[in-house]
Amino acid sequence: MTSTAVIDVERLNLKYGDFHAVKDLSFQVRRGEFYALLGTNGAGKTSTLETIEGHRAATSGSVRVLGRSPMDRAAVRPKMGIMLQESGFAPDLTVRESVRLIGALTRRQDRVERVLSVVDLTRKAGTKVSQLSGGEKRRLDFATAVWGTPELVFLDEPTTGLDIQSRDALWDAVDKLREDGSTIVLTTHYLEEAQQRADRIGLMHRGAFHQEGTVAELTQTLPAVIEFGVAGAVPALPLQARRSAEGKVVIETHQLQKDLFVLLRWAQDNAVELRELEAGATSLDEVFRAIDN
Ligand SMILES: Nc1ncnc2c1ncn2[C@@H]1O[C@H](COP(=O)(O)OP(=O)(O)OP(=O)(O)O)[C@@H](O)[C@H]1O
Repeated sequence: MTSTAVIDVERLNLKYGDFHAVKDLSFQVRRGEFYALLGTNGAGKTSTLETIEGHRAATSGSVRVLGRSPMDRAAVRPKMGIMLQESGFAPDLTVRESVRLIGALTRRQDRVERVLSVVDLTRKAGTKVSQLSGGEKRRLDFATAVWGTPELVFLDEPTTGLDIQSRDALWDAVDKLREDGSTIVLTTHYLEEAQQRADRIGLMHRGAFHQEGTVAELTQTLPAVIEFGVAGAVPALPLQARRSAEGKVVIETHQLQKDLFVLLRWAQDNAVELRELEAGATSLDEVFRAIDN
């Protein structure tokens, strides 16, 4: 393991009876990195993360977290903040009591009022968990990742059910965790969130990596896209194009800058207005769509 690896997975295999859910998976997450573990349904993300978090034993292979076995819970667990999809706080506890409980369980030091403020639940501090809205419950789940600024933070679908203000606030808080040195592991089906923030992405399919790398490395395997709308008839385009389902003109290219220049000159020469012009690397959505099921 390199000295900066916070998570080191070597040839991990997980089997459920005869079913081979994770196959010889190897990857590392470096200190301070934002790593997104993404994948198709049933790819093995949850199984892999549960092993790293110490909830599940590997069938074979080695997993090291912060230099130790994840089964060494007394040493490793206090350094990890895990925001599950459903934390299952007791419905009869108040928000303040729940946050205090997080503190007692993690044994990290922090202040209840600070964490309530970060997850924007100060005004709900005296409210029972059973009376929180879905988004408020999700923000309370997020408190488990914030309390005591853990060295390693796992975020499992963190923004599900959050409105745009709460999502922005959550990502601001994650940025703050990173500034304070936390390593972040995200899993989500909202690919745009990973595309905007992840340093590296592990893209799983059927128990193994389909691809692993930076967003640029993943997206550069597919052509870049130029897209625009036009009103009425247009002169013949100097580039190969197709129409999208919404009637927009779509040009796929491996030489974005050159073809964009050709297009803009053509539009200028022919007095064509390019409406809602967009040009750039393809999205992670397309990388996913290209996976052969
Ligand atoms: N306890 C279990 N017993 C048998 N098979 C299981 C068990 N848990 C998971 N699996 C299977 O292992 C595979 C991987 O499941 P896992 O939950 O790790 O996938 P995932 O990538 O998290 O999927 P999703 O995106 O759909 O949540 C799936 O085919 C699933 O049906």
